[in-house]
Amino acid sequence: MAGFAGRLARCWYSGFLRSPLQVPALGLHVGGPAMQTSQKDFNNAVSQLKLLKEDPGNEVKLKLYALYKQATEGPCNVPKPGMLDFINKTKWDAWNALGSLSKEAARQNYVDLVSKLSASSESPSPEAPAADRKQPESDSLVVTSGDGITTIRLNRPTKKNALTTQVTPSARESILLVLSRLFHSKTMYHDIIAALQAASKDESPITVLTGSGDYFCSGNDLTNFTSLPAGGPEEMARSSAVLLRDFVNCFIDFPKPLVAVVNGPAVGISVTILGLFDVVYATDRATFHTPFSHLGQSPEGCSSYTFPKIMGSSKAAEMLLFGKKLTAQEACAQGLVTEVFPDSTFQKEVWARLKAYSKLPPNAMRISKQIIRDREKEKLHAVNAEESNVLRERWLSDECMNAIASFLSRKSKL
Ligand SMILES: CCCC/C=C/CC(=O)SCCNC(=O)CCNC(=O)[C@H](O)C(C)(C)COP(=O)(O)OP(=O)(O)OC[C@H]1O[C@@H](n2cnc3c(N)ncnc32)[C@H](O)[C@@H]1OP(=O)(O)O
Repeated sequence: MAGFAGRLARCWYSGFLRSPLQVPALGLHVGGPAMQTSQKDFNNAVSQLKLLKEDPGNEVKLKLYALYKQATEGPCNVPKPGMLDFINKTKWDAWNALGSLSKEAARQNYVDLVSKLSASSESPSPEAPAADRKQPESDSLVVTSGDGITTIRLNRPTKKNALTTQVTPSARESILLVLSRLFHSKTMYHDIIAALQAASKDESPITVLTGSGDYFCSGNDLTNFTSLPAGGPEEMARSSAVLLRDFVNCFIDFPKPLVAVVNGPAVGISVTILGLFDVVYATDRATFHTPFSHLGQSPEGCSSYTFPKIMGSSKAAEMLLFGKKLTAQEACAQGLVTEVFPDSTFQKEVWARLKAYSKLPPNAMRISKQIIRDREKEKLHAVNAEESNVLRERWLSDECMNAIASFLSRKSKL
């Protein structure tokens, strides 16, 4: 008993000792507190900038651009653009003007400038976890960490959080946002992949996917199919299939508890991936449907395998073949949803519960997830690859092209 108590005490103390200087093998940072704070402040400032309500004006934007480049890349190290390349030359001049200013000083100046500008930044909703860390992402995806939860929030409410494969300008787009996107990935799919990869290594025990506004997500943005790459429809289908496979793989491989907070209706791929989540909480306003046949498409997100397993083959067929829309209660009865909450108390109840769960020992939760999920992974990867290949063909079919053309010409709502 004494030996056990001693071991317990040693673990307890080593846990404490680890926190000030964290261990690189665990994907965490090393270095003194001043260094950590400065980088963290810089990352926060980069995120905070996107929440500014007022356009700070071109002069300030240029200064921010120059400081960002200096802080991340050091002194200007690229050739001067030609006289006619006016915008890039102006940016180059601003960066070059910082001379040999150190990265640390540039970071500090950047943080100071953003904190002066951010008086009017948005405040988070009271129920959501306190955001003590916000990661760089596009305007359409907001990633925050706090209270032991990393929250990945789809943030295109005017388009029902449809998932883009293109950079789509938003209403409050500014040069500043365009510039900030130059440093980050291009599309919502890529941003979600990056956010999941970062979350898999961060300190939060729990990761959540949710949406802004009245929808959870309306699935793939059907306008993705309208801007063809140089290789034509074949190249569009090929690259979309690769993106789809990579996207779904991230959910299959995600190592920590992954929770969907379904704040409203869900369509298409936002429904199918739910079979790869550990827990799905839904408002009673949510609905779930996969109109693949209507779109001349076929199942993805491993749903051809997970749905029959979760709800039985005949219920799965009704959803996946006929596009039957389930209410939240029905989805819960079928096992796709864990629990349904009244819309009026949904946010409050769900976040309170998740905050409590996030205090459970993180390693125990990871290991339990591993035991539950690992034996299925190989199968899921094979299913994902097959579904992506089949869809590649489907996207080139007349059935699919006609259905998308019909949506885009507003003839049908799905
Ligand atoms: C590369 C990986 C590919 C993975 C493939 C995945 C397959 C799928 O996800 S299939 C599912 C695709 N999604 C749909 O078919 C949904 C299409 N949208 C609708 O049927 C309706 O918009 C709605 C039922 C979701 C909402 O209808 P409601 O009347 O309430 O609102 P709207 O006025 O229609 O929508 C507002 C606004 O948002 C635009 N929008 C909504 N969903 C999408 C979407 N999926 N793609 C593109 N745009 C969408 C809609 O057009 C409206 O835009 P405007 O205000 O500009 O008209």
